[in-house]
Amino acid sequence: MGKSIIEKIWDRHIVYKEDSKPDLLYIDLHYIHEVTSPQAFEGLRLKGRSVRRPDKTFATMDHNVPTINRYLIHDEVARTQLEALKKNCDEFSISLADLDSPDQGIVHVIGPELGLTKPGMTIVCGDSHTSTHGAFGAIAFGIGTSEVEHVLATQTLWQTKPKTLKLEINGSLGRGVTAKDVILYIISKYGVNFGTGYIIEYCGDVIRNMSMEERMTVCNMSIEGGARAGLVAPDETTYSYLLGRKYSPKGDDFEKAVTDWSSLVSDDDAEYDHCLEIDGSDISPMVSWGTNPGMCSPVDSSIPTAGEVKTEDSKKSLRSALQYMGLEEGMKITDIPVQHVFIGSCTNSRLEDLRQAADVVKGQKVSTGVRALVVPGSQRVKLAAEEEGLDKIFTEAGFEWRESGCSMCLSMNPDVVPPGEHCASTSNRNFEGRQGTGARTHLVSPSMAAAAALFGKFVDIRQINAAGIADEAVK
Ligand SMILES: CC(C)[C@H](C(=O)O)[C@@H](O)C(=O)O
Ligand code: SF4
Repeated sequence: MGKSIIEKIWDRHIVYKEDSKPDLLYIDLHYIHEVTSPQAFEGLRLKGRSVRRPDKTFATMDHNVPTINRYLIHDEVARTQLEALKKNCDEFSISLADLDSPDQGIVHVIGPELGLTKPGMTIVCGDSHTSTHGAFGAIAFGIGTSEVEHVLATQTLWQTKPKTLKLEINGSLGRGVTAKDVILYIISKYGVNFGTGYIIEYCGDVIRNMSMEERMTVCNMSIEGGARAGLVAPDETTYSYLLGRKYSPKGDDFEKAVTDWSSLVSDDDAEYDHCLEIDGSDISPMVSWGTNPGMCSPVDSSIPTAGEVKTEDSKKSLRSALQYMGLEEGMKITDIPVQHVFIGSCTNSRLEDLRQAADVVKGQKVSTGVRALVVPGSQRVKLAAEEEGLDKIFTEAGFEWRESGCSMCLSMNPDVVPPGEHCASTSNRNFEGRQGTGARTHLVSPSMAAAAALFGKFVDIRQINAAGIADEAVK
């Protein structure tokens, strides 16, 4: 029997194995940020230990960083965490992309962009969206703070081998349907727990035709479907993305690496513990209306009614979600008002995402009463966007153009949504209070968020594209 890429990478990294116990895995790359690392370093100090491989550890500042006046950090917890990260990186000789660095940005944006993330690796970070790096054909997953300490000290981790899930997306996507809609559709169809205990391998024509940015968007939200990791086997798209990046292998070494990476692709006769298949043409632009990422529907449909959902539990969670969101059963998605728009986060803040949003916004104006933010995922994305004039397109339309960071994705920095107000957000979580106390988050793609900014409500992006600007019917 052949092996899947998941098993191939896993088997290569086993340092120690015993029957019916977790495996001890070697970790190739450890990303750290200010929120989940301070206690881990404290633990090392208390035990008199050092960092085993500072050269395989890379740090950035992202969650707590203000996106304007970024050196003025009023919040004491935020300031302390950022200062601790700086001190820890200095003391343990770890590379840090701090606020002065051109490499700074959201950990899951900068790692790939710098060529640190590579196929075949095991990658961890004290952050659940580490699954993003799976887009490169790596096993990448989030870990807790005590595990961060273990990896810092030993460069290894005890892990139970997960089951494998093959998720094939065949056919092609309709106009206006993006990678974000693909993953929101998957989670709404199979639920927020379908991936529990599995590593997902995403495959099929739709995935093969995606850019690296799009694959990252899909893998990023694997965790929202319950899986700790999701990956895409590497191919020419992966290799050409990596060629010439700061930490990519150079010259002959790159060619050698490609030969090795290509050998990791799943064998034709690989067996999986579970397989799912969907058709790309069934997917529409999606909007979340509830308080978990599975609670979303096509933009041209309505919020479900209690009568339409099956179990008593799901009726209960529907009602409680709608109460929090201030919405009604059966309401049309396009009738949901929007007061805030956030284009950013590790799901959708790369150059391609900003281009998509700018395409919609160009020459238009943000609707009165809407506050709209664009927050590039990294300083490099910001610079590249500015070089092609995207910042002008956004600011002329009335968007605010910010410095990189996690920003409004979660309320750990000054960018928050006020209670009771609705935000069209390109981020990945719509939990209660996520963007601020009482804030009402709607997860969407960058182009759908941009369109919502122009109309002060959700509109079907397909109607906007068709006419160049909006169809009359949309208004
Ligand atoms: C703060 C951090 C630990 C957290 C995570 O693990 O994902 C954050 O990034 C998030 O998106 O909720
Ligand atoms: S952008 Fe959001 S999801 Fe991503 S790491 Fe930051 S807080 Fe977490």
